[in-house]
Amino acid sequence: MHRLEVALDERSYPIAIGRDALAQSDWIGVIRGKQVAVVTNETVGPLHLAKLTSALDAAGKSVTVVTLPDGEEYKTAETLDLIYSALLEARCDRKTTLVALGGGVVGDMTGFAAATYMRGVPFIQVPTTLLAQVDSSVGGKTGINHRLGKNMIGAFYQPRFVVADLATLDTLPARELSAGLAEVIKHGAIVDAGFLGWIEENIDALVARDAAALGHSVLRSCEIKSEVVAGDEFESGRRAILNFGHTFGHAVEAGLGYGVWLHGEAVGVGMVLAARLSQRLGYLDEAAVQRLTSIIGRAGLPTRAPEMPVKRWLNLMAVDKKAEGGEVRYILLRGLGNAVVEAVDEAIVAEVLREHAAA
Ligand SMILES: NC(=O)c1ccc[n+]([C@@H]2O[C@H](COP(=O)([O-])OP(=O)(O)OC[C@H]3O[C@@H](n4cnc5c(N)ncnc54)[C@H](O)[C@@H]3O)[C@@H](O)[C@H]2O)c1
Ligand SMILES: O=C(O)C(=O)C[C@@H](O)[C@H](O)[C@H](O)COP(=O)(O)O
Ligand SMILES: [Zn+2]
Repeated sequence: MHRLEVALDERSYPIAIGRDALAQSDWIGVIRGKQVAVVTNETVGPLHLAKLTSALDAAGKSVTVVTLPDGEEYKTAETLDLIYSALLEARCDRKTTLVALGGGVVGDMTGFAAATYMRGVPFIQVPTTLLAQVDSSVGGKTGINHRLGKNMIGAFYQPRFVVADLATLDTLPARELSAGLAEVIKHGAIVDAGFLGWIEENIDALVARDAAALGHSVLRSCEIKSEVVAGDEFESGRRAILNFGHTFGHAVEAGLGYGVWLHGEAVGVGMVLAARLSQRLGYLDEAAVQRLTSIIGRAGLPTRAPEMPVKRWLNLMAVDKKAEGGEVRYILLRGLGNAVVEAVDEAIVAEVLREHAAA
């Protein structure tokens, strides 16, 4: 088992990564009170809840289970209210710890419920998708979607522990595994050309769920994400590079309707478009764009953007949280492994969209 630390002073916390991390790590030790509320969904609960609740029962905890409907389209205020209601009905007090058992949707919503229930209770992330293990469970971005934009309502709120039990990935559908690989590729593309090269060499093994390859992809991704988050917890600057591919990707998710394309799929084509934009600005050569596109395709992800009118693309992207004074800022690559954040003239973005994504 591997153990990392997200270094955030008094908000620091461990990440345990391993095939049996739920049984082998000391995550239950960080729970102070007796009451625990596990939030999961109707798909993950039947597969992985028993292992979690039996460990909590053995530790003498009193457990309430909250089961949510499954899907990105349920990452809403209405679903959040289901969590609050269940916590209130079970008389959960301020010492109650919430545990998120599931993918990024459950994790983001449970984190936001923890940030806001009685003005803040502790929470633990037990991510069960590759995407959640390599990305969403780490870093403290929590929240819900709004009809007009992704993750528009939320809070930065760090978990007390992240338990990435690699055995939970055994039940993950292939399409979801590919979606997780998008964020792994992102981590290489933004800061570590060597890791991107490793992904390229091992992409078939990753898709085939080779245990050693998957374990390394989770570990290296968590190292990269932890380092970036530790340097800029609230995204005042450098953390924005973790948003590579997301300005375009979030437009795909909101534009087509939440859940039509998976987050990872939208980020995959978003990275292709951001690479094309980087090329148009003279920052990336054709060979590098093709290399990145090929890795994304070999991961089982779409590489062609859905077609939408350019005006629609631009309107959807105008609400991006990185925009400042009405100017949308993009994450661009000045070479593979070197991301920068810059405002780009809308006419240039429109040109790239017309060529690669327009209806
Ligand atoms: N907070 C962050 O930093 C951050 C980072 C990246 C993504 N996100 C968010 O995360 C969400 C995407 O997360 P996701 O890709 O995990 O999607 P998800 O949470 O919808 O999970 C994907 C699907 O896999 C199922 N599932 C989960 N674990 C399983 C398992 N072990 N076996 C079988 N099925 C399983 C889920 O029920 C769901 O149907 C998006 O809302 C995205 O915005 C947040
Ligand atoms: O942790 C971050 O910072 C990220 O940007 C990680 C992204 O992969 C993730 O999708 C995040 O939820 C996007 O955040 P948002 O602020 O653009 O909504
Ligand atoms: Zn993401």
